[in-house]
Formats: sequence, C-alpha cells, structure tokens
Amino acid sequence: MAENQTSEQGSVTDEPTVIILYGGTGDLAKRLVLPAFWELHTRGLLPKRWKLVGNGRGDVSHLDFQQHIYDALSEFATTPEPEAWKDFAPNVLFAGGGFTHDNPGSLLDVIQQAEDELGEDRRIIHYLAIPPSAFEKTTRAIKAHGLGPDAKAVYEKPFGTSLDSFHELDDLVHSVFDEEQVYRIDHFLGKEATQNLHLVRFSNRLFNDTWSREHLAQVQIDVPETLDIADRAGFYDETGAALDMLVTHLFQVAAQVAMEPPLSMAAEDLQDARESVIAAFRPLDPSEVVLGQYQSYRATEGVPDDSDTDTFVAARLWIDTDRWQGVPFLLRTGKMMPISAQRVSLIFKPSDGPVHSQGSNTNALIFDLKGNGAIEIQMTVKKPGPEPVPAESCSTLHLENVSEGSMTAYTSLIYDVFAGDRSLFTSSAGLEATFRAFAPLQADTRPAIQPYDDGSWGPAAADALTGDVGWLLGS
Ligand SMILES: NC(=O)C1=CN([C@@H]2O[C@H](COP(=O)(O)OP(=O)(O)OC[C@H]3O[C@@H](n4cnc5c(N)ncnc54)[C@H](OP(=O)(O)O)[C@@H]3O)[C@@H](O)[C@H]2O)C=CC1
Ligand SMILES: O=C1O[C@H](COP(=O)(O)O)[C@@H](O)[C@H](O)[C@H]1O
Repeated sequence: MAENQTSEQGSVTDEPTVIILYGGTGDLAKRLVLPAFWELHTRGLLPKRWKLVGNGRGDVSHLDFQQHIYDALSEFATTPEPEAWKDFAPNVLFAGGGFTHDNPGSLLDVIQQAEDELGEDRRIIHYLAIPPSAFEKTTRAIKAHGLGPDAKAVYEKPFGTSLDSFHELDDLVHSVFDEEQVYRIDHFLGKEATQNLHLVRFSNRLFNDTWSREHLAQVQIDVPETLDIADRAGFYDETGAALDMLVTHLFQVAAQVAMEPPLSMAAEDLQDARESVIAAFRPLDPSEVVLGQYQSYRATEGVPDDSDTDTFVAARLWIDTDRWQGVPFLLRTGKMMPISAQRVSLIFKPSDGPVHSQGSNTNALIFDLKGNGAIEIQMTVKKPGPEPVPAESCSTLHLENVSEGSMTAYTSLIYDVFAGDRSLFTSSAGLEATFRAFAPLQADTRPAIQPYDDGSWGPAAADALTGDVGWLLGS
C-alpha cells in the first residue's frame, strides 16, 4: 500500500468516484475484487461519495447485483454486518447489455444516474476484470463513448497475450489514456510478503550480503495450486498456466528477488529497480521448460476435447546480470497439484566445510508469500549428543507481531488506485521485456504438453530442471 495510507486519506476520499467494474459477476470479482471493496468500505478507505457499477453482458437488476455481492462476501470474505451493509448496498448499481463501441448497453444511462447523485465532477475508474481477449473491445468502447478523459483505468493481467498483442493493446490503451491514468495489476506485487522480499534483503546484512551467485546455487519460485478451473473454463482455456501465472506473477516475483539495490527504498526507485532487471531476463529456452495438463482437464465443461492448453508450467530462467550469472531461477506453477503454496526459496551452495550437511534438506532461506507471509530458514545444526554430528533443522518466523492492520493484496492495490500511487503496478517497458523473454514459448518451438495425474506434482520431466537439488516442495 502507498505510504500515505493515513496521512492522505482525506485527499483520496474527497473525490466523488464512479467505479465501473467490467466483469462484475465474474470469478475474479467475486473472489477478490468485491471483497477488497468491502474491506476498504469497512476500514473507511473508500471515497466519501462513490458508486460501484457492475457491468456485464447479461441483464442483472441493481438489487440482484447487490445480493450477488452479499453472497460473494459471505463465501469469500465475511458475512457483512447489517449496519455497514446498509451504507454500502445503495451505492451499488448494475449496467447490463454489454458495452461495445456501437452498443453501450445501459452503462451510459447508469453512469448518468450515478452522476445525478454524485455531481458532474465525479471521477470514473474503469476496472477491467474481464478476460484479456475482451480488453481491446472494452477499451475501444471506452474511447468511443468518451469515457477516457480524466478517468483511471485498471487492467487485469495478462496485459496482452504475446509480444505483438501486447504492443497492439498498449498502443490502443495509449490512444485513450496517458500512461499516468493506467494501472496494470499484478496482484502478487501487492502481497505484503512479496514486498518483504526486498525489505528483508536490504535491511539485514545477514541476507543482503549473501544475495548473489557467490553464495546461492539456485532460486525456486514455486506456486502449486490444488484449485481446478471449473468456474472459469472459458477464460482459462484461452489463457493457460504459462500466460496466467508465469509471464505475469512468477516473472514479477523473480524480478523482485533479482533486482539490483534501488537508489532508495522509495516506491518509484523500487519500481525502477524491479523493471530494469526484467530487461536482463534471457529469453526462455524451450528445452528448459515443461508444460503439462492434468488428466481430467478436458472433461471440464467448456473445455474442448482436444484442448492443448497448459495447466502446469515449470521453467528454468536465467538472468543475465553479473549478480546472477550461473544461478538458475526455477519457476513452477500448476492447477490440481497436491498442495497450495506460494514460496520463494533461495538455496545456498554447500559450505566449504569442514562440516557438511548430510540430510536431505538444503541450506535455504524461504519466503512464504501467502497471507501475511512467513520466513523459514533451513540449515544444518548440531544433533544433541556427545558427538559433533550435523543434523538438518528448520525454523519459521511467522511475522505475526508485525501483521496487525495488514490488507489483502487487492485491497491494498485498489486503495493505491484511489490514491494515485502506481508504484506497485507494472509499466509498459517492464511488460514488454517479460513478453520478449516469454516469446520462445509461443512460437512453433513451444514444448509439447505432457499429461499429469490430478493431484500430482506435474510431469516427471519438471524434476530434472532443478538438477541435483530437487524441488524443495514435493521432493
Ligand atoms: N479468477 C482469478 O482468480 C483471477 C483472475 N485474474 C484476472 O481477472 C480477469 C478476469 O478473470 P476471471 O474473473 O477469472 O474470468 P471470468 O471467466 O470469470 O470472466 C469475468 C467476466 O467477464 C465477462 N466476460 C467474459 N467473456 C467476455 C467477453 N468476451 N466480452 C466481455 N465480457 C466478457 C463475463 O461477464 P458477463 O458474462 O456478465 O459479461 C465474466 O463473468 C482475467 O484477466 C484474469 O487473468 C487475476 C487474478 C486472479
Ligand atoms: O492471477 C491469478 O492468481 C491466482 C492465485 O493467486 P492468489 O493470490 O489468489 O492465490 C490463480 O489461482 C489464478 O489462476 C490466476 O489467474
């Protein structure tokens, strides 16, 4: 979240604001975005006067959309307290009939209705919580109906699906909005624990001095998920794991680990440092990438019988800076795996002796990105007893003493949109570099999809990518 959370709350909340949530009844909206709006409301961090307008292709009444939000909050956050809900619900409207350049559905009328209550000086925030394939037509519609000037636009990821489509979308977006109006979300950057990666590193000599090829054998960024894709087959089948997670979240987290020391810990300097290192990502070598698809995937309603979509990806990424020469970044994520976790592991080289670890564990510093985060250290210690026998041990710092008041990534990032703080959002230049590194997976050199059992750790070939080390999870 922006550093100005409390000091500038006044300036954020004074601006009458209409938030248009395209894809308002979708999966992302119900699981993450609507709970985030609710959290901001209960914390008093929404603008003083606001309207939230859900948009979609179907016709949904205002009351039904309010009920949809209530149900989503009950399922994915907490059941709203009646008093707080009474303040919230009347601000929620729905505009159906879709929104395209030649047919605005009821959106313009509903915006007018919101404006009648908020006044003409209202600001519009467009939040595109829709599949990436719909970004372009919705952006064209925003332009055609004159809703671009003075607005802010929040784009979900992936912003583009290839280097070419990224350029096309970026050009289109810049024909409607100035860069300062655009907020490209990668919610892994908003996670408290992701931000801890640089804070812990740069504030503690113990870690900062060992954060390089001299000491590290490899870095693993591992995000297995037990989830299937049943609720979002349409979106997922046209996207796949590599686009959904690798070129987006995992690349951004890799950049967060690999960045050079920023000029200062100020948000813009951190953003520059993160985005600069992405330019040094070597384009992926398809022979170092494993794509998989879980066995029951094609039986999912809405997925074609012959779908070639990847639901698993593991890749070895090289970063061509002096600090990281020779250190592979192992990235892995997939659906229908045995556990859900989000871990960044810095795996140390063996010590020069005379005592060497003998166990199966590795000397590693691990950041758990879930929730408020945790930091784990795996190391060799002395086994109690008369002989100096080394044994493997592990200790976890749960960070509870510093987690009071923490917010979900979406809550924090949406607050930043209100506050006008773009430092935890991705820039055009940074995203262009991610798509350059990703391009070899989109050519005819794309590796063949390998099947894996539901609930397994993915195709066996992914294990070989880590060399002798093995994946810390699941080995
Ligand atoms: N779900 C998640 O966990 C996360 C998703 N995201 C991102 O959020 C975005 C939306 O994902 P998600 O909510 O899962 O996807 P959904 O498949 O649930 O789609 C969201 C909504 O978009 C609308 N929509 C679908 N297709 C089109 C279309 N062709 N034109 C216009 N509107 C369309 C639908 O609403 P209607 O039928 O009412 O028009 C749908 O409910 C994606 O960019 C995704 O990468 C990011 C982080 C997490
Ligand atoms: O963006 C996405 O992220 C979620 C995982 O993120 P989490 O923070 O909600 O655990 C992933 O399941 C989804 O496929 C992807 O679109």
